[in-house]
Amino acid sequence: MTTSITIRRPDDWHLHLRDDAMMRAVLPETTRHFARAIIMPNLVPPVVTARDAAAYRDRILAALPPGADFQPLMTLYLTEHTDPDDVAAAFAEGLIHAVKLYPAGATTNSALGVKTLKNVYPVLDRMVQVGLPLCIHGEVTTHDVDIFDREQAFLDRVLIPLRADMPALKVTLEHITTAQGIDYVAEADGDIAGTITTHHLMINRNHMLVGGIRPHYYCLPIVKRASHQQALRRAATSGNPRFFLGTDSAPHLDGAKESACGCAGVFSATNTMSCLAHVFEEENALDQLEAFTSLNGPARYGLAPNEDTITLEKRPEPTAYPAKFDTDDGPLTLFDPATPLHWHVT
Ligand SMILES: NC(=O)N[C@@H](CC(=O)O)C(=O)O
Ligand SMILES: [Zn+2]
Ligand SMILES: [Zn+2]
Repeated sequence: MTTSITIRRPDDWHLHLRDDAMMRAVLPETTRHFARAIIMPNLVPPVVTARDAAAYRDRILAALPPGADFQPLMTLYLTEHTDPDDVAAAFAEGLIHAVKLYPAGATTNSALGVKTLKNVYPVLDRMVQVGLPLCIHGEVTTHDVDIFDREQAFLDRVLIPLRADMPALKVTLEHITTAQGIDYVAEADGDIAGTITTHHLMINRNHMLVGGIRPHYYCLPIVKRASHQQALRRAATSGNPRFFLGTDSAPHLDGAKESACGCAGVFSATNTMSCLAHVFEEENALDQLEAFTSLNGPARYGLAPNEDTITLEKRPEPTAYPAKFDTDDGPLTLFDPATPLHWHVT
């Protein structure tokens, strides 16, 4: 039985660091294990221009724990006023690694996102020319579509037509939650990849809703039924280079989560690697963990994998991650994997 594995140091291809007190609290939780992360731009106000991204990157670098070896990979929040020249220049100088499409109203801080996709075609055309990837929160927002069907509807109504118009656009479908999303990314022609979160591999909607409603499992896209969770697990552990880790670690203060109208987002940076080793062992696929966390993502973004390594060890005693963290603004709850974890990062 394997009791220890060493893999190249992982990267996180979808991460929310927020700003100020929250950023100071969560940044060490990521830099402890991860070398790089694609930084989500959905601040208030969002990171829209190259100038915004440079300033945010500098705030992140200034908040790094002493001695941390971590590179934030910045993104821009696409709006209907985004300037194609600004985007292209930011990419050319190495400042940004992706542009993020939030359909307006789809998720946390997406109000300034895109309402009419055709209005951003000039930006997307330029992204095709320079080879800049588009990361997508793939859900429709129309009220006629049930929240559990919004990802699938997005494929049919938005993503497939968009990619027919722009077959050369590099697309990352973020935080895939359905079998339909997995099948699409696995089978579609052209330059497409998908990220999968830690929590969507570990929980399904029963965990969120049976025996009481658990607001800390509420995120978007919402967790689906167990058959979708199984499809995500098969994809993540398959070794298919189109799938890789984007934790979508998305911290919100407890007060905002444990509320009559709670925020969407799961904070999982701290225990993600223990969770993933647990999942991959359950799927008899520990040999595919490195591809998912450390190889497929860099290959997709045209970067070299990290040279250094981390080691995970399976021990009889479970891990003892803190249930909560203190920020200067209040407590923050860590993702509860709903099962003891025995894989320790050494
Ligand atoms: N995933 C979430 O539920 N929330 C994210 C936004 C997002 O990634 O959609 C957040 O910023 O809190
Ligand atoms: Zn999202
Ligand atoms: Zn996210």
